[in-house]
Amino acid sequence: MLNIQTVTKSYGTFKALRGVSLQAQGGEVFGLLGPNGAGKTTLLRILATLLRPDGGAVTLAGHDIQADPEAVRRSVGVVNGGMGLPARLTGREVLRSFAVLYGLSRAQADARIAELDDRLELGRTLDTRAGDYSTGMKQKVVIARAVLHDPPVLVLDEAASGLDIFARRTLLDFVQATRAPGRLTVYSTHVMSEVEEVCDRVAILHEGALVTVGRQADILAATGERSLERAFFALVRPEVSRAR
Ligand SMILES: Nc1ncnc2c1ncn2[C@@H]1O[C@H](COP(=O)(O)OP(=O)(O)OP(=O)(O)O)[C@@H](O)[C@H]1O
Repeated sequence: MLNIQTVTKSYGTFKALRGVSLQAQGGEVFGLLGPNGAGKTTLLRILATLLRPDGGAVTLAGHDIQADPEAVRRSVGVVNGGMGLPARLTGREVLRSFAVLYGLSRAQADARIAELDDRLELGRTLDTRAGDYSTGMKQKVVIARAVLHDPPVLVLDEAASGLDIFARRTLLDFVQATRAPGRLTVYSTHVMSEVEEVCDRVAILHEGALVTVGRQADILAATGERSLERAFFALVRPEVSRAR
């Protein structure tokens, strides 16, 4: 479903990605974990065709990001921190206008909006103007907009940041419920507890390179640690970890 091969990316002389390779399958919630500046957003922007890699190759849902970026865009929904909503439109209006872009009829759009209302508890968000939204309301509509066309791959980049416990719970439950054969969610964050809760396999990225990738239980067993946070330190700073 997602195949990333030795991807490199530099900003000027700074190497943000130093040859990252990983694979993720349908049916998985795949965690991308790393501290600020690890290169997570850079990697996600590359696989969503928002940024070109300097080297390497990526296929998503069977499509090559360089050869067929349009097909990749149809196959992926992206949620990141920087996505705004038009302040004057209600959530329903935002979703209906995006449905037109995705080629859905009004009936199809309204059926899909009703389904997402149920799954994301959009409630009064649908008929409130985006300018009056709380952070949680905004994020729910942004997520609904990202999955409106029912893409097989969903990319969430720090999607829970700024959310209160209720909105975060809705998001994590949505991610859990979205797990299905033929569907992949890539969940990127620096918050280890979110990954521990929702992800099957995890890749840990540090300074542009992959430190490890595997099932959480296997990473804990290999490092002899009891949490991903401790495993992370054991992997990237073994001398600090041993001293604790
Ligand atoms: N357009 C850019 N120009 C120069 N440097 C950049 C640019 N975008 C990102 N970087 C640098 O590349 C590195 C990786 O950034 P990236 O945003 O991919 O990391 P991240 O793991 O997503 O971290 P965060 O959680 O802070 O967003 C950082 O050191 C960042 O400063």
